[in-house]
Amino acid sequence: MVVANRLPVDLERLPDGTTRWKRSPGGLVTALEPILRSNKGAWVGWAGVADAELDPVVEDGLELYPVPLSAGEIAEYYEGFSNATLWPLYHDVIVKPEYDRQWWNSYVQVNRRFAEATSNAAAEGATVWIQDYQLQLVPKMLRMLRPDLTIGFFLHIPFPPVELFMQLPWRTEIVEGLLGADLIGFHLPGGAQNFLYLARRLAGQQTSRGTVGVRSKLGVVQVGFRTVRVGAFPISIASGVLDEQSRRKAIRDRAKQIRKELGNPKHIMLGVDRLDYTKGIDIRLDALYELLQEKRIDPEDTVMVQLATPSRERVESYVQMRGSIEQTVSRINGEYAQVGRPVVHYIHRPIPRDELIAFFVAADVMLVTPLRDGMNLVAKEYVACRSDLGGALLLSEFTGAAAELRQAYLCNPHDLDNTKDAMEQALNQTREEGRRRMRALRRQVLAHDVDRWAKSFLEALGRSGVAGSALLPPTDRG
Ligand SMILES: Nc1nc2c(ncn2[C@@H]2O[C@H](COP(=O)(O)OP(=O)(O)O)[C@@H](O)[C@H]2O)c(=O)[nH]1
Ligand SMILES: O=P(O)(O)OC[C@H]1O[C@H](O[C@H]2O[C@H](CO)[C@@H](O)[C@H](O)[C@H]2O)[C@H](O)[C@@H](O)[C@@H]1O
Repeated sequence: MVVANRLPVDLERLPDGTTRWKRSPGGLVTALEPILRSNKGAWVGWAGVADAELDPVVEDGLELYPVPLSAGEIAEYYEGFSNATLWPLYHDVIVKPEYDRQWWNSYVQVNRRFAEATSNAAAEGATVWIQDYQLQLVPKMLRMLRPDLTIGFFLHIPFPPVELFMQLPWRTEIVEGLLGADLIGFHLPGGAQNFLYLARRLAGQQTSRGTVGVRSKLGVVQVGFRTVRVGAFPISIASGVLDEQSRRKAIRDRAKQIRKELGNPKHIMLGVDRLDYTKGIDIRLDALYELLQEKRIDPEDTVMVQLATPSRERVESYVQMRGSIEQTVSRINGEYAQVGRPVVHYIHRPIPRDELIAFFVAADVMLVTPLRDGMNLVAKEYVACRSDLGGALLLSEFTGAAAELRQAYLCNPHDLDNTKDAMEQALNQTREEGRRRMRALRRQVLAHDVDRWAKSFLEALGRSGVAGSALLPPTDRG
């Protein structure tokens, strides 16, 4: 059973009063949905709209257990504590986190509701996999309600450096909440190590001190008679499926048509993101603008397409960022576009999956420039779609994906000159260089798919659960 803030589908209320389910945004859903569908699992989560008291429903073979949120809880728990406190704090305080006691109270209340809903739905001895920063108190709450369950937790965003985490007024409660799980997973070993340090310092627990590996060498925290394991499990995508989809004739034809609709330019650069300040959309636009000014990019033969899915639109920092990005797009087009031939094509709405795949196939350079990102599945999706070995990936060092995709054109998005140089290199790579890099990237992405991620986590959880607990070796006692 998966427990996540969002169900994999959002309930949409249509103007005629009827409702329908539509896919919800973000990489968490992209990764987990195919796994749960193939394993006939159940999913506990919010339906994406206020005050929807819904009965459990089976949607396309997947059992959904909706958890209701009121309009006030959406403002305080989701937009407030989750996305204006934890999200910026865990993403290196790119914007200043707000610490609000009422938001915290709402976070506790909603976490309790998720724990109760899960406790009611889970079978005796079930395995429950709790997801992400919105639900960090659920592991402890659920364990108190249902000691028979095996409980895993996975964090999809970065776990911050200790100095930043220590800002949080409720830091001890969060660490203790997570320690209710049998296994706590992070994308990278660094996040796991940060957490182990905090478990010692804030919760006063004995922990292992050795280095945590990738899918190996798990850390351990001794919580009374229970052993909690802590590890790094980099998430991925259904790369084989995407590889197959991107080879289809209809997708190839649509990719050609996209190139034609864009005026058959020499270079197409592509960005695909939720409109989020962590994604560095402003940075890639600034890099493009300066390269145009310096005549290192010719507006006659280069276009950029930015697909930006609307996200968290009522959170103030998102409102501001949207305004500033749209201003930069206008400035670039104002100075460099011709009538009927913009340099930047900007779309602020989600596009269908097949259309997105065709864009991946059509793009010469994929722009992934976050200031900080837990993983970034878009980078892996682009690679999975390039069986032709064409294209180049510009990838920020500050994404989880950069730890695995070493053959990308890596850049430091905090360093504009470095980002410009990497963008220019990616645009001007030779065919042989591009093929060499893409071959290596594809080897990584096709071998490490989302099934392998889920399997490695769930196998480790199976060893850690109610049956798998063991005391720490004496050498690891703090
Ligand atoms: N169908 C569709 N998927 C999108 C669109 N924009 C982004 N996505 C998907 O949303 C996911 C984003 O995941 P990720 O890069 O990890 O970033 P996240 O948004 O922070 O979770 C990827 O699977 C993208 O393909 C869109 O316009 N349409
Ligand atoms: O639910 P929303 O508030 O609309 O946000 C969408 C999701 O965004 C985040 O995704 C993260 O998970 C990806 C998969 O592990 C990862 O690649 C990416 O780096 C993360 O940003 C968020 O963590 C999810 O909870 C949201 O559902």
